[in-house]
Amino acid sequence: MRAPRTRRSDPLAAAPQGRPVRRSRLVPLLSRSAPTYLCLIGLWVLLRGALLATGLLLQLVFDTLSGTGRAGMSAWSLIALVAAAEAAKVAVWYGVILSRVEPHFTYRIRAALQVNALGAILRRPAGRALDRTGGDAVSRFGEDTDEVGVFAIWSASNLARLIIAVGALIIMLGIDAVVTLGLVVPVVVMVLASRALARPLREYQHAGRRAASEVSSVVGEAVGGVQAIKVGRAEERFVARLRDANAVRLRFAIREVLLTTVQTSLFNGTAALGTGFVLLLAAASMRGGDFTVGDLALFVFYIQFITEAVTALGMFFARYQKAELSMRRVAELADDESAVIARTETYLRSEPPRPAPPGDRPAPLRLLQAHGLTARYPGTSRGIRDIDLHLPAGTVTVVTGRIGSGKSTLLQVLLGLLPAERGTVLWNGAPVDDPGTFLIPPRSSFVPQVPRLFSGTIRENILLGASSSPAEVAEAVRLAVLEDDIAGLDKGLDTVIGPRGLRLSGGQMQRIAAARMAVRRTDLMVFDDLSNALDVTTELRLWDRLLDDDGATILAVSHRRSILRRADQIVVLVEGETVAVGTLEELLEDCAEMRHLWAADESVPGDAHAGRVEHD
Ligand SMILES: Nc1ncnc2c1ncn2[C@@H]1O[C@H](COP(=O)(O)OP(=O)(O)OP(=O)(O)O)[C@@H](O)[C@H]1O
Repeated sequence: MRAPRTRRSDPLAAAPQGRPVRRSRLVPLLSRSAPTYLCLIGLWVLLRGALLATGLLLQLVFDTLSGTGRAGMSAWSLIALVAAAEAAKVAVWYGVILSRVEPHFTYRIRAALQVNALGAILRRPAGRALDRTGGDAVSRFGEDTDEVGVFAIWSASNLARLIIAVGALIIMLGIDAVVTLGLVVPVVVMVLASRALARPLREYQHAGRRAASEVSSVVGEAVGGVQAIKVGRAEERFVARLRDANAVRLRFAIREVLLTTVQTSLFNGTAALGTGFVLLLAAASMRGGDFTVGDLALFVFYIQFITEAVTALGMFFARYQKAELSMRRVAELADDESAVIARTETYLRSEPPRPAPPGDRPAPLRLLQAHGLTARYPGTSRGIRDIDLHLPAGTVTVVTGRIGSGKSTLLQVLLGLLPAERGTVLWNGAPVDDPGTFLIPPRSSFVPQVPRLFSGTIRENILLGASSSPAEVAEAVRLAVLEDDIAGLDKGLDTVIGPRGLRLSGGQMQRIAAARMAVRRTDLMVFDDLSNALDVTTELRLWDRLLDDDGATILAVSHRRSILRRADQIVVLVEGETVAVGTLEELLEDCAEMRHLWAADESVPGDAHAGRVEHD
């Protein structure tokens, strides 16, 4: 199959920072959950609609009490009805909306965004999985998805507020149009004023979010590099960076809070002014006898709907923009924003289904080939060009070259961990469409230069979910030359490593990664420069054991004589291109670069024509 092309540039990521968000991402997200969203709005409309009815009942109560009653019921019966309506409201509010529908809806939106964003990251070539700092990504996964989830329920509740306010206005207009207008005019003024404040508020929110990400990044770097900071005596520099980043965040946070407060005060003040107008105008109408005590009670009761709706309307723009901004930041985690808002099953109330058991073991490797592999790091001319590989099953191929000659890049492009610009990978003669998902266990495994271990026991780190037997784990430990280290630990394979456990040496980490590879019994084993962390003797023992293991096909980056001697073929790279391929004897005869590299590695004495080196 063809190696993947360079990934599509992300139109979102390319958008200049600080620009207002134009295309809505929230609307498609919410429309995917339309039934639940509409159901939530409907519940709120019902709930607040009951309050409208309560207002009408109050009107009847007061008209009955003041002797202008039209209800045909006693005041006490009406009061009992009001109390029943209130009780029903509280039951629906707490029993249905707050305890069930809202939490489920908000967490489902958050979980779907997180699952989709994580899936999009994991689908990228591994070497480019996350093109931002861990702290920044965590902030997007946490705060930004939270913002979107909260907006979904807040907006449903407040859209219902607006609908009910319209209903209240219609009822009030039917009673007295002039008094009602006393409320409406300040509302219009407020909406216009809120529009004027929206733009600067949006800019402060945007800048505030960026500043918060920067703070998270600095904290993340500091926490991840405590040792490097201490060794380099860089504490003050980091504290200064944190102080600067926090100062920027504080500046924008204060501006945002200030502007939001001004906006809220404006709404509240305007609403209070509207209340005053109602009272003044109602007094005049009451003198004329057109406006009853019950009408006044209804107006005073309904004022809350108008003021709440006015406040909600004003906040709506700000919160909508904030949530859109958060959606954009979550979408930036993926190459394709539609992947982030795709419908995804979330399992908030039940366990997810277990993954399907792996199918039959694929046909064993006979031949792995690569033709014309080419890749460049973005914005540079560095990388690899037109590299061919030919790896028959059961052979050892060593890629060697000077520092920076492209050895690691070649392995990563071959395995699909970095995207290729050009080139083809063939497994048993058949093209591989996506090496990143094909060259994995049980076909291929990889020990990178800097292995990644996780907090947990050594056994968990070796297995990483594989279901190998204890005997298979023990064999993997032996192949990886780890048995003496394990024997020296009280809890053996069950020793916890990581931040809360044992600190391992670089060599131990590398050998645990090698055991992780060995336990998977893959056809192809790929190693990126074990010499980085292993001493000569240990590396020699590891190669001996792996090569004694029948049938392994090995591709290794190395400059060590121990493995160069054992190689069936050596590929020599210079500046990202192959300059020679052959056995050690052939290359020492014909290739000046190989002679230079051989002379440079004097860690293992001996000559090129020696057979197996004796050791142990
Ligand atoms: N992420 C990156 N961005 C830009 N350039 C890079 C990146 N990674 C590597 N390079 C450059 O690409 C070239 C090949 O790097 P690569 O790591 O493949 O070399 P190498 O032969 O494996 O080196 P080493 O022996 O140090 O492991 C080098 O010039 C390196 O500086």
